[in-house]
Amino acid sequence: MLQDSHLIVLGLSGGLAVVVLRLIAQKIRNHSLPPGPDGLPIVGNMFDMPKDYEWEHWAKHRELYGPISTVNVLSTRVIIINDLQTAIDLLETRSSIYSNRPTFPFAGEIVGWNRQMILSQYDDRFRLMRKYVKAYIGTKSAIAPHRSVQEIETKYFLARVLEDPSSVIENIRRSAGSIFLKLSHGYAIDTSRPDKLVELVENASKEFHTATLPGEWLIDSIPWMRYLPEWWPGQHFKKVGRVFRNHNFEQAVRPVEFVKRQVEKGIEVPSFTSTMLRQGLNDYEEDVVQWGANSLYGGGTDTTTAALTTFVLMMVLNPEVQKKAQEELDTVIGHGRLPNLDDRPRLPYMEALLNEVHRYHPIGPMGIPHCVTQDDYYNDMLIPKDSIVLVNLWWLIAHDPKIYPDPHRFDPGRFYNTEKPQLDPQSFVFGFGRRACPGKELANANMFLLMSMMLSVFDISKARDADGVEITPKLEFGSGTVSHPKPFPFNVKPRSEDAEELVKNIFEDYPPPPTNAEDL
Ligand code: HEM
Repeated sequence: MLQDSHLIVLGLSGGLAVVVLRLIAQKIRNHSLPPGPDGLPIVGNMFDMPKDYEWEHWAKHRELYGPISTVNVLSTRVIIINDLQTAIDLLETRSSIYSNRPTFPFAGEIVGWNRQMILSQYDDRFRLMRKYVKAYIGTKSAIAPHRSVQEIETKYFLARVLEDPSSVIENIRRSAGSIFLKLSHGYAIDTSRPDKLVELVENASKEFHTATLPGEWLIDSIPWMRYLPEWWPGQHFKKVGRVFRNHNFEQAVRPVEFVKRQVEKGIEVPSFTSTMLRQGLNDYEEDVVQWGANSLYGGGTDTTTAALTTFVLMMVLNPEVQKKAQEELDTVIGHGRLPNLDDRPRLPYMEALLNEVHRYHPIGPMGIPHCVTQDDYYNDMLIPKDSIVLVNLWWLIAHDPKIYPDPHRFDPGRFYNTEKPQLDPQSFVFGFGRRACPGKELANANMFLLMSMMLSVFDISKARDADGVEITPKLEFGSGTVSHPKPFPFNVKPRSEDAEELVKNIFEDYPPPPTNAEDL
């Protein structure tokens, strides 16, 4: 009979052997992973993960490890791509296995954002949602019927800016929100006071950002924590999660209930939701439509606002570019009317300007993480199943000097009137493969309209301090999934009396419909 002490020694040795064998196996496996920094035992590179300006942090990986690198956080592998061709080879060419999203235990499962398209797993429900949404906004012909909404809302934007030139950025957001809620639910926002639905969706979207902050929620690193009782230390996330979840569901459910009532009465303004409901849907399809509709506002408003705010900042800092764009508008459109979407093919410099705004500061600098669904090999390196894949759009594609010479110079000439235009930024700023942005055409049309209408009638310039000295804004952008310019001073004024004349009667000529806020 072995004594207890022998048993303990044997047990410990056995346990140790298993741990050592596992570490050796992991080491062998690690050898074929893309290169990366050494990590600590168990937690890996957890403490090296950036909290902000991720793109600058990950850009250093290109110098240290090359176009593709790896870090480990606990048992999760994160693959960082710092090169366009690698991104295309994996996320485009092999998109059948690179189109999942990470699960985000807190934001996705607890708060319920995995029901919305952006965090959905790559499954049948997601594919159906994407099919519905793509059919409504995914192509040039699909968005053609939406142009009257886009044009009229952009005209209202001009009229509001004329009334209060200090409200440009606020009104960019309002105009984007109005367009997307019209298209998603046929809902007219209240412009005389804070609108209930806008408040609901804006609040939910702020909570989305909090819920997806890297390293903020312990449960994202230790998912089994959710099974511990609520009185256990570190369970605060459950209480916050319940509040966020209620807000998330309320912003998705209430506008659909509104549309249902409108459809029953036969008084709805046609929208994505009403068009789908009128087809007669089962409960499953209705749920898909509800969250698909929510993706339009959620996916479109903040992104478009960030890109158009970047445009305004670039106009302040690059008056010669603004002048050239205005010369084109004056030559092609003249002074007697505002530009519209039919004018787009005849305004190539404006088109180049749109592209340069996208390139100069891709507003989703790290895109949205993808996830690979099976082990894959690339240039003899293993990309293990379930790895999170991040593409550094900002630093090493948009600012790769090999692709864009002198990348920190804002210059639409890269894409204008040249035999050798530089790489079209549209090919990467909207993401890759089967998860690429479904709102690309709509976003471009919105941006083109606002940029060309605004430059037709307004000059955007530097603000002046109390002594009359011009203030040059700093070129500073915020961090996060969607990156906005930090607040900056500037001036907007009508270019001429003719220009003012074109804008001042917009509300009388096109009276806005009554708001639906009371019917929500
Ligand atoms: C300047 C404007 C915009 C930019 C730069 C942009 C960029 C992006 C990027 C980089 C992604 C992630 C793609 C990937 O995972 O590979 C994305 C996803 C998405 N975008 Fe946009 N976007 C813009 C506007 C819009 C608009 C106007 C809408 C809708 C009206 C929209 C709806 C979505 C949705 C629903 C997703 C998730 C797609 C999925 O997970 O399959 N976006 N966008």
